[in-house]
Amino acid sequence: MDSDTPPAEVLDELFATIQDRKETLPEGSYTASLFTHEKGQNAVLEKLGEETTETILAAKDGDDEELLAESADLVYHLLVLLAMEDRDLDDLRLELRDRF
Ligand SMILES: N=c1c2ncn([C@@H]3O[C@H](COP(=O)(O)OP(=O)(O)OP(=O)(O)O)[C@@H](O)[C@H]3O)c2ncn1[C@@H]1O[C@H](COP(=O)(O)O)[C@@H](O)[C@H]1O
Repeated sequence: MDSDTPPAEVLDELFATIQDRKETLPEGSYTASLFTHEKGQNAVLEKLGEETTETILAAKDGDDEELLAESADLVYHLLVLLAMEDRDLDDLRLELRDRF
């Protein structure tokens, strides 16, 4: 993915990158480190908790820039969790669509 990626494609490209990291486990990759962490799933779950709290605090502070940054951290870690649980981005889309 690069800065030319259309916004509508970013989540798909990010999820594909996360799945690639899960399969190839490259050295130096933070994403790969979450799949190999000695804490296992808890490593991601703890980050989800942290990023949720940081997102809440940014919203309470009315800090729009920080809100976006922490929301991005939160969404990224949620995508890592879905990949870890062998779910696909379409699974999430279908779940949301079924609520229309
Ligand atoms: N989108 C992300 C992404 N968002 C957050 N993070 C990492 O998640 C961690 C967040 O932890 P922290 O909140 O403690 O770090 P922080 O945000 O600097 O600190 P705070 O200010 O939030 O407290 C940081 O290490 C970030 O680098 C991400 N790491 C990777 N990606 C994407 O994943 C792709 C693969 O990256 P690698 O992990 O390098 O393979 C990249 O190209 C990016 O597109």
